[in-house]
Amino acid sequence: MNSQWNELAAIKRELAARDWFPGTSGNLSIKVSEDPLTCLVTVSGKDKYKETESDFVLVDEDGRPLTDQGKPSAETVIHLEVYKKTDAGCSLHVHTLDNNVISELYGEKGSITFRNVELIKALDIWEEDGEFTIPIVENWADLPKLGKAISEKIKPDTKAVLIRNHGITVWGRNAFEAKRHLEACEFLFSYQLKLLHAKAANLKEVL
Ligand SMILES: CSC[C@@H](O)[C@@H](O)C(=O)COP(=O)(O)O
Ligand SMILES: [Zn+2]
Repeated sequence: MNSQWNELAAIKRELAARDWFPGTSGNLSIKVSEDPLTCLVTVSGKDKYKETESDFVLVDEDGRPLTDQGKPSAETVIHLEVYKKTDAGCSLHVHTLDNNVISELYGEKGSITFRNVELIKALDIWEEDGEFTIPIVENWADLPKLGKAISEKIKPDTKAVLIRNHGITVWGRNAFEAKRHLEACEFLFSYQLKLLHAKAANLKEVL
């Protein structure tokens, strides 16, 4: 469990450096065993910019703590749904301004699709006309219901789900891949927002 702890701590440090944990938001997990399913998950309500010896707690497949660092993330159920539904080894959840605004702009549509942007390759989409879709679910306060809503949106090629006006949950087979997917998603959100602004301002006309 030591190596998974260190891997998750390193990711947490890097996401903190990007300022992706405002107001104690966000939670991270890494799978420790497959059968029975256990994972390390961030302790609930902590300031994720700080590093302590009780940052992560080991939980079982029902989210029950197996170690005594504290209360597991309120959103542990989402991480567990991801592990149960995919081959993920690491799952990351962050709230950023860009992912919140995108989730609201495209919330009614129920998804956002990116094509013709180089960075979708970071999500393993290499075809000439490839596209990358992120489903968007409502932000149900009932967390098991939210977990189920997310699980239902996960298809074999899904790598992330947006929660409306809340944040993103993104995963990968390992920590390196999960972080690459998260960085790519956030790049795409920022790109899309800038593009929409530029179009709204008719910026092409002033060239
Ligand atoms: C403080 S706002 C964020 C929370 O409501 C929640 O969405 C979140 O991401 C963090 O919850 P946590 O229980 O600390 O894992
Ligand atoms: Zn959250």
